[in-house]
Amino acid sequence: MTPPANDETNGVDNTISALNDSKEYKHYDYSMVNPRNYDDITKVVQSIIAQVGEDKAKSDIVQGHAGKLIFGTIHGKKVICQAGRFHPYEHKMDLALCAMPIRVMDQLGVRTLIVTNAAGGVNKSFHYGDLMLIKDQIFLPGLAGFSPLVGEHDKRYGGPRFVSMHECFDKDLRVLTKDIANRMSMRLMEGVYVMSGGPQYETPAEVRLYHAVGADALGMSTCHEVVVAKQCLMKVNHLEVIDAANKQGGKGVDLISALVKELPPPMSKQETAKLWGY
Ligand SMILES: O=P(O)(O)O[C@@H]1C[C@H](O)[C@@H](CO)O1
Ligand SMILES: Nc1nc2[nH]cnc2c(=O)[nH]1
Repeated sequence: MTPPANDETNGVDNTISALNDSKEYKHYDYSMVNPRNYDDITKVVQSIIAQVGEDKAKSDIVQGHAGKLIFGTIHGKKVICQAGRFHPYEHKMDLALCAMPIRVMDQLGVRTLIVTNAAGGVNKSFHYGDLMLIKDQIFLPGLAGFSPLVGEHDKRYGGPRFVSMHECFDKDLRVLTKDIANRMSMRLMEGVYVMSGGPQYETPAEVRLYHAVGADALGMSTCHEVVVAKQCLMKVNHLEVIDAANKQGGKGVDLISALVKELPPPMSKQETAKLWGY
């Protein structure tokens, strides 16, 4: 995938019209953003229907991030996997552009999104390589005006202008994930993720600041994707690996695979809109 040179609206339109030529790309219910461990993704996806985008070898912007959309099935469920993501620090802090793949997934029918990332630990009880389920987020660039929703509200994509970020990580999916991790005897932490703009890492004083405001892990991605998913009325579940993506990737994908197997049927937009009081 290469981010389009034009704005995010044209990017969505162009991508959808390119994909619409083929029935293979239609009607997906679930989606997974899994930036690293491309090989792990391809192990989890049991049948690959199609792939679009650049080869892993051609993606040199952030190490380990491929640039592909993979269309396939996991335990019989049709899933789009985004292997690699656009980080705001790579794209002049254009957060709408970086979240554009979520709008593409929305247009292809996706109703449940599983997001993963790698992050640094802030919570002192976390160990290198732990998995954390995100229960809430602190979107620092968003608080400073770098939101993917600034600018014109494009009604073609539906969803509210003012998006509620309460319960942005679906409670039922979190309960299910914890239950599955428990059954698999996996250590799974839960906490709050804070996103900075990066790409510099934090000073010790900044880590203390994040700790003081209740963060458990920190990174440079994801929050803008979650905001757009919420506007698209998707249910979101989010797992991250504390600073050891390669070491623990296998464990994470085992959990994701088991989760996808047990995911409840997706809710329609109308149902989530009603549930969330829109
Ligand atoms: O896409 P993610 O958030 O997993 O990428 C990680 C976090 C930073 O963006 C970058 C530096 O560690 O990699
Ligand atoms: N901001 C930030 N992002 C990360 N991604 C992986 N580790 C880190 C970290 O320590 N800080």
